[in-house]
Amino acid sequence: MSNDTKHGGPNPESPATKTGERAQDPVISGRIINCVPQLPYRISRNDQYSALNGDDPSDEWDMEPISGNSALYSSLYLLRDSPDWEEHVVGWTGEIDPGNGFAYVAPTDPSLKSGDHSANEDSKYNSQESNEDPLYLSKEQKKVMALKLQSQEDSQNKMTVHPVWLLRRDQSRWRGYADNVMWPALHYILNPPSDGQKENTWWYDYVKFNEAYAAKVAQIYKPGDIVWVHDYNLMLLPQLLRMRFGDAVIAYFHHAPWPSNEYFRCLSKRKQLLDGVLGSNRICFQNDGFARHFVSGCKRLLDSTSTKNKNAKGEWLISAYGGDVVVDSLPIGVNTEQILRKAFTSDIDAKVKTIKDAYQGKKIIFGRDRLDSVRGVVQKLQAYEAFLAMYPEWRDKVVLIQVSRPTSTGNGLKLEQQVNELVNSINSQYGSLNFSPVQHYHMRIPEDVYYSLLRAANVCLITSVRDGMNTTALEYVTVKSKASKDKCYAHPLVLSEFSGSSTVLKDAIIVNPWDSVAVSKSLKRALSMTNTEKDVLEKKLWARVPTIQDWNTSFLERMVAIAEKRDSEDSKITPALNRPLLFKTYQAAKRRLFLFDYDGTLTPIVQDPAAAIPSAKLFRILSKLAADPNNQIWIISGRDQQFLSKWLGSRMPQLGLSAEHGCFMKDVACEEWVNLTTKFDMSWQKKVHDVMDQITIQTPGSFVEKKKVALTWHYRRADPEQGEFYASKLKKTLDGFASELGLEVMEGKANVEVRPKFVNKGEIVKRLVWHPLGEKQLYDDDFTIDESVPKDRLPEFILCLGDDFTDEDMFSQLNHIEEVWHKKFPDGKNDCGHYGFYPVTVGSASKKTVAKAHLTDPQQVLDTLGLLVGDVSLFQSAGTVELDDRGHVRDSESSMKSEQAGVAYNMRRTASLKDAS
Ligand SMILES: O=P(O)(O)OC[C@H]1O[C@H](O[C@H]2O[C@H](CO)[C@@H](O)[C@H](O)[C@H]2O)[C@H](O)[C@@H](O)[C@@H]1O
Ligand SMILES: [Mg+2]
Repeated sequence: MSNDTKHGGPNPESPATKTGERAQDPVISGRIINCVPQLPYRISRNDQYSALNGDDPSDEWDMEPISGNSALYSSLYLLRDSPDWEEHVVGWTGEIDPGNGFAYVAPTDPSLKSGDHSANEDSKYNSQESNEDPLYLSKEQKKVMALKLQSQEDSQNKMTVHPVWLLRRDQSRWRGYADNVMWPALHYILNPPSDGQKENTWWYDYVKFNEAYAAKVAQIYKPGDIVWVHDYNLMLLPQLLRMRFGDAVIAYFHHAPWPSNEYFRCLSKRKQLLDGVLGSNRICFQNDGFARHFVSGCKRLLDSTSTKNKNAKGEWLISAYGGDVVVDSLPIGVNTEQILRKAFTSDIDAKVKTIKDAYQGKKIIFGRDRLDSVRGVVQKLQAYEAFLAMYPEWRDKVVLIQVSRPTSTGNGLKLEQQVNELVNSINSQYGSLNFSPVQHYHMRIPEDVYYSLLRAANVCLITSVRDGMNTTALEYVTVKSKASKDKCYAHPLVLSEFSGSSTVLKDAIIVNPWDSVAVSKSLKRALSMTNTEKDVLEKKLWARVPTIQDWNTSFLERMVAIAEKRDSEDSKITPALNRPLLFKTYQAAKRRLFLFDYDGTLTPIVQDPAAAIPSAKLFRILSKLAADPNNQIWIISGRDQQFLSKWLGSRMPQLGLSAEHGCFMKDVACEEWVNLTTKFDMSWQKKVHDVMDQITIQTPGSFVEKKKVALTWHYRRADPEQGEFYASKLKKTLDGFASELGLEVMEGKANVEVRPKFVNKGEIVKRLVWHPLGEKQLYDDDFTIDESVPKDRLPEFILCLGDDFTDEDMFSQLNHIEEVWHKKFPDGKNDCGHYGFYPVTVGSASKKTVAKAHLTDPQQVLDTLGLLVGDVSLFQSAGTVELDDRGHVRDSESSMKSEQAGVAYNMRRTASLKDAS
């Protein structure tokens, strides 16, 4: 790992610096790390290969370019050839087809028949299930494959390819969550209800998939690199990287549509996904509408705030989790130069002629779509059927050539059947023995055939009901922009209003694919246009086709500007808590101190303060934590003693408690409460209460919570605007006399609180940290901090969690103590190079905090604590596991077993090859 600054956790080098503060690193290094969901090749083992015959090892693997995502891949190639950038591409290999050659090794050692790597299972390579078995590749084989991938992409080594290996059984598992859960939701499809078990398994794999990328990027990352993450398979990656590299410049581009929040919020992992992607500095969509949906989702699901950027049109700033994230849109383009070069060759001229000759006297309507439920192939056929019914004069004068590519998403078989039925119905109604008005090809077609069809077409018909950016539309307009002898110039495009490309190609003949009559009328219009009309239309459309060159340039220019602005403003980023590091420090430490706020940290905020009681899950986790004699747990809350005793102390006497923001303390395993404010004159209470009463009368729904010392005015149940208005009025009034009475007025979550200034949560933290862990607290009147406590009596691990303004006192106190320790105990750091301090804020957004890391909400708090006590799976959330090349947790039992099996497998294979020769 080149530069793991351990953001999201303690910073060993400079305790006083706020996490996110940059060292003297370059703002931009000139390197781009492009993370793509898959490298653009289908890799399969060549069955003819034989090492013993002296074949070149690289001949063992065939690599065939895959179709789809052409715009993304051409963006990568352009960057590769750019003199301004050094490009690194990180991508999964896709499912590697092991070929039959992996099957012929007979089991020689019966003891190897265990788990997912038995010799028996090896024999399955001959069977249809071959793709489901693990692929045991030796280090050498991986090296050869990596080199071949590299040379495939770039013989001059201008771009470096970093394959992500995930070779475990059933390699398609890595797409499970993205394909089966996310893809439908992003395309407005609701999955039927289920018990969630399958989804959970897919989710774990999704987390691991993202972790594998994070580990790969971490191996190559240098400060100043721009990390560019592509699409929804990798939504957790930005946050995983942010945990490791607080200062990294991370961009996420979402290639698919982003739905209305009404759909997105149906995902059970909606918060995790948003949290993951919000690790980016910039989140970019294909169009403004998608970006707007995203912003609205963040507001509703994460309570984030957003502002329109006045200087940049169509740009939002979302304040989420401590950093401002730019949200905007930039429609992807195509490589127009290359398309024109490839589509106008003598070979393609000949192919165009063949097609035109085959359909002489007929106009060609062309369509190419993936065969999934959102590309609208069914709608297209229905509209075409309506067209032939409505306009009999066109029946023998038109043909629809529809190419439907097979895909892994959507409901394949059923759709295929529906499409076939429609094709048959149209052809039997309107065709004859020697002519079928629909020519349907359910296949991938080679590039030259595709360009020939684009050129030969008289109309291109796109009826998708949802897509991000339809590059066929862009490619068609591009091809039609060039005049040639075969009259292929300027033929119209009929385009669905639901396609992302309709926001770019606004002058196309826009249709609603759900209205087949209207589509059929538009088809007629398109087919009947004069040359002049077509010319006018093409010119308008051609001017709007975004090029991939421009897309790359604009995207990166904006990223550089974002990076420079961040640098000049010295903006602070609060990264997500680095949970693997937390876990590691926790396990290594013997004296551990937990300092927990209560409301909004251990329990979610609710309308009624009395209803915010601890959950069974919280008790279970706290009990497990407390059962470890090395752990001491304190709840440091604004709540009063009565509440804390009733709900926590009486059930778990082993907890230390502090009430009313530091006014009271009750030591661990002790019943007696100590009042730290006895010497303070309490006559202020009446004055403050009177003022609060006045405001309560004016604010229906509000009320005063009177504790022993502190007073809290709550307005959560009032009208929000009215509540905020009177809260600020109240604060102003109270501030008028607070300091002369030695009081502090604090604005909390829908409340205004008052307490003596000399007590606060930070003072409690000071007492607890500067104290031999495990010894009783002293409560003498003139308490002073004893800084002579030897280091080996002080805590080695401190996790401090809080959600509110008042918790900042705890965080600053910890930051201060860490600074003192740096001077006092320079040799007292742990193996990770720090003192084990974790000041962590809980929640959102615009909040300015001195905490070093954040967790999103109480649920994530419990998941994190659950992780420490072994209650929560490592795979539940991102940021917890490191994987080996097969996708097993690194150094785990299954990883080691799998490695052994791999070695044994390769030995058997070599032996068998020798025997065979
Ligand atoms: O320091 P804490 O443990 O976080 O306590 C802060 C205050 O929390 C309570 O009020 C807040 O939580 C309520 C329940 O979710 C919510 O209804 C209210 O709007 C919040 O302000 C509590 O009532 C206060 O006494 C605490 O000071
Ligand atoms: Mg709180």
